[in-house]
Amino acid sequence: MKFSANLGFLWTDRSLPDAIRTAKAAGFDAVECHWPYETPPEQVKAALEETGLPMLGLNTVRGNPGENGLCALPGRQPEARAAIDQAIDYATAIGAGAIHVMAGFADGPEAEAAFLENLRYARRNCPAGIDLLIEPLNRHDAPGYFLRTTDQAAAILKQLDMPGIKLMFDCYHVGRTEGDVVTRLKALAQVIGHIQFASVPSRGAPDQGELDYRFVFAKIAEMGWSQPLGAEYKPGGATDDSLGWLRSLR
Ligand SMILES: O=C(O)[C@H](O)C(=O)CO
Ligand SMILES: [Mg+2]
Repeated sequence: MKFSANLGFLWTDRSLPDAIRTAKAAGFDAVECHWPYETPPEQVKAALEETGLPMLGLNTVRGNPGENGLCALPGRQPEARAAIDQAIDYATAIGAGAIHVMAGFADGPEAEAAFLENLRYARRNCPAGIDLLIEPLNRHDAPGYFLRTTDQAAAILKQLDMPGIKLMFDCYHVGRTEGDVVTRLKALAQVIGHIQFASVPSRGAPDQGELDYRFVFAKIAEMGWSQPLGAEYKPGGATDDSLGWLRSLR
């Protein structure tokens, strides 16, 4: 298996370029991040070129304090589009593979209409080589978030029916509230753009908790999935001390 270090959670004590170099030294095959916007893109690009690691993805901004994305918020289209434009510019500048279009706290038909419209806008304006991702978040960590389940996400992707808009399947979120992680991975394989993981329920390293990631990773490999899996967990201390799972799988 190949693994991507999510630098939104791993090595957060370092600058983004240093975290990229550290991820390379630790044996990761790729990196991904959340909100890189305070780091000049040239510095990120230089670290990616130096290490040879691909940057798999980044997120649209969350919005005002307390918000968690703008793209499903009725009446906020100008800000949502600005967030999408910013993400496209940054992703293009560093050669990132995908943009996670964050929906935000909202509910109901107007929110769904706003999300669909903003996703169509994003797809129209995003270069073909950059995927757009939507990700359901579990209700314990993100109560009130618009996108809550993989079924809801799959229905939205079906309505859009646009290549290049895909599901971010985070095994942690699915494990927290939906269950049937492997069954859902298999059922949704055709629409998945990226897979992430963390222990359930604590969101720590994957060698703990109620979900057996040795089993899950083996099933993902059986699916023929060859892209790096995103280690998006909270190390609960020094990241270097949390990497026993990676060493044991190498
Ligand atoms: O929290 C997550 O799982 C995400 O992947 C994210 O991008 C930030 O919410
Ligand atoms: Mg995630």
